[in-house]
Amino acid sequence: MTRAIILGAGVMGTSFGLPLSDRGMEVRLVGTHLDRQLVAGMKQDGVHPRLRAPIGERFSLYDDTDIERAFAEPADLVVVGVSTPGVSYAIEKLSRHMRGKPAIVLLTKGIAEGEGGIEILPDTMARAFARQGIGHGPIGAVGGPCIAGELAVRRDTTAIIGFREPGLAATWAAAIATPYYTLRHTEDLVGLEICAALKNFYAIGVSVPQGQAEIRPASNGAGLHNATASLFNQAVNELSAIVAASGGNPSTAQGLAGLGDLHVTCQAGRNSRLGRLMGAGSSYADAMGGPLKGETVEGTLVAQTLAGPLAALAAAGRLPESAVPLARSIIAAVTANRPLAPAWDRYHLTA
Ligand SMILES: NC(=O)C1=CN([C@@H]2O[C@H](COP(=O)(O)OP(=O)(O)OC[C@H]3O[C@@H](n4cnc5c(N)ncnc54)[C@H](OP(=O)(O)O)[C@@H]3O)[C@@H](O)[C@H]2O)C=CC1
Ligand SMILES: O=C(CO)COP(=O)(O)O
Repeated sequence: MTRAIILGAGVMGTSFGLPLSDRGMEVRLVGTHLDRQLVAGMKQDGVHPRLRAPIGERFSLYDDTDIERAFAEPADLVVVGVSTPGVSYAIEKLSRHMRGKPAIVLLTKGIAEGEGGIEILPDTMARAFARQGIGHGPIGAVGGPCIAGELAVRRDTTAIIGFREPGLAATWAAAIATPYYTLRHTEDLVGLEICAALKNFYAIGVSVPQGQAEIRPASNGAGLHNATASLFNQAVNELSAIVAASGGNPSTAQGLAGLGDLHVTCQAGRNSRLGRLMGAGSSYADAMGGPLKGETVEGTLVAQTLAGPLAALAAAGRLPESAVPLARSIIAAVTANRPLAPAWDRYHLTA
């Protein structure tokens, strides 16, 4: 039987275990030091306290004090389910406990600053392993639209898995897919990962008109859906340009990894709640310290990381800063706590 170990018992790590379990894999779900209550709750009644949904039949549960036991036998697949701030924790734990050379997939949606541009998290992990002389298997990722609470109750979902190694993404897509969880596959890991992280960031900007509509009601009840659609298109164009400048395939941004995931996040994600609050006049600091306190809103971490890579891409002549006005206004709003308002005159210079 295939064995999968999932590190991180948050909502997405746990939900991803469901198709694995339904496909007959043994699933070892390992909580981080921050997940102890979640693991204790699941041990008590088999229900994830935040998902309010039962875990899979073939799950066994471990908290961080038990991690040695979870990794005692080699796995075929290791899944990283922590959010961006937990990536260094995951690297440290895998460096110490991983046996053999299992395939690793990151669910985590984030980026790091690399030399000359964006570094995708699979490369951050590979670099950390290499620095320590640790041999490892292929490192890939899953991106695309997936609200964890929907997957947790087996609602139809199509996501996308990527590995650079030819054929490997297709193999794992076939091994994981169930009737309710379909996986497309790609070898464009760079495009997939940039889309996964940056759609969170762009969802903040695209959701601004929804907040503006709340505080500026029109006499006839009209919303600001037209403006939202324009910003959505701008976000996808910028995403394509950043992917291309980073060596990925721009068409990845036009698919599920880019516009598909942006749509879901704008409809139901945590990042769009920040955009709506900022559109309604809240500053970044007030929104994060108030209604969103304690929430995982990773687009803000992208905003804090992206200025350097964009400047490097511009300096290398690969992407002029004028090509990404929406990105620049989101970065300014988050890092300098400035109001976030669309600058229409600077958008749509290209189709
Ligand atoms: N690939 C996909 O299909 C999807 C991926 N995602 C991504 O999955 C990741 C997890 O998201 P989600 O499950 O929704 O978020 P949660 O907040 O539910 O879970 C985050 C996990 O990371 C842990 N964590 C956070 N900070 C640290 C830290 N400093 N050290 C160690 N562990 C830490 C959390 O602990 P704690 O218990 O404190 O939260 C928890 O285990 C995100 O990057 C998200 O963007 C989301 C949707 C779909
Ligand atoms: O990544 C997601 C859906 O694919 C979830 O988005 P949020 O992190 O904004 O909730």
